[in-house]
Amino acid sequence: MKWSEICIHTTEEAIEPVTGILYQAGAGGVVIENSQDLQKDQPAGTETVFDLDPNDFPVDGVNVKAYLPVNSFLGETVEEIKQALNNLLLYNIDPGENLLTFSEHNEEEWATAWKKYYKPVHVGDHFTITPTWIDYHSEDSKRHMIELDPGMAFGTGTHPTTVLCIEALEKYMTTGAQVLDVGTGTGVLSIAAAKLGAGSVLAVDLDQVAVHSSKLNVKLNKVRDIVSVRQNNLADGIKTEFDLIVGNLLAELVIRLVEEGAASKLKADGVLVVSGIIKTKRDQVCDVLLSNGFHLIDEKRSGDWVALVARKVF
Ligand SMILES: C[S@@+](CC[C@H](N)C(=O)[O-])C[C@H]1O[C@@H](n2cnc3c(N)ncnc32)[C@H](O)[C@@H]1O
Repeated sequence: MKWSEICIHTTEEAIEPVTGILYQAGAGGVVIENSQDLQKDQPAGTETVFDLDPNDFPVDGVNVKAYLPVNSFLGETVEEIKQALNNLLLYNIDPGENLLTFSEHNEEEWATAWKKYYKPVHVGDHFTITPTWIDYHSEDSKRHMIELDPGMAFGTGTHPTTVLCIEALEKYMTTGAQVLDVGTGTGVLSIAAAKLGAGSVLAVDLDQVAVHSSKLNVKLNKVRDIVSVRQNNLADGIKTEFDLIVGNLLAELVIRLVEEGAASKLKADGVLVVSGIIKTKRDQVCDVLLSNGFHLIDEKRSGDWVALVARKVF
């Protein structure tokens, strides 16, 4: 397996949570380069500190370096790390500048290295997802083809959290439905909803890179008449009532979405599909759903990930 190096420049205070985030993202090892190590008195019986080369250390703060497996999830893993780093502020941890860089020597190669691990895949009962750079023709005419160029946005369609959402869309979305896709990434779920017969889909994402990527993919998959894309923070300011809302977000963001009134953005009997919930946070998300106008109708799992399907109580 190949590994790539990612470097996060942060503060002493944030070393532990940042290290935890990187291990949770699948890091095979973490290296900490702390500028203060260069100034510390040499501990008795050791010589290593003064042997350290100052050029290997940041001028200030801490570099946390990790090695991640190069696979088709690499772009998505980086997105997850970025989100988790941003969330540190919510816990009053000062992450410093939180600058994320890739190995200096192979940044270009790194950014696209995962591409060769990303192949056409069957997802759910109705889809084949294929990267744009592979000329793939499915033998199975019953499957819709989704062509994607994820770039650095999240959503190759093969990540377990995405697959759980696609399966839920297949089961719970009705023909002609009005759908809201919160945190659209590459637009994969919006495109899937359109191909399953949605009447209209609004795809939103906070990240401009994702908005750009999803617009391209929506066009590429010829669903521009059904899917519209825009930059938005969760469902803030959206007044329409939908038949179905799907959000493949982290648990913390799912909780915010629900507490900030997801139920009021659904029609009577409307369905909410939320994914990206790590299993240890499943109960917390369920409690928030139940106390904010939903009852649980289904639950799907893949590895450590959970997706919940809830219906609006009316
Ligand atoms: C886990 S990815 C899901 C991508 C895609 N929907 C999928 O299922 O593969 C989560 C997405 O949520 C977006 N996001 C994070 N915070 C957000 C917010 N506050 N409002 C809207 N989108 C957000 C991220 O930029 C990212 O594209």
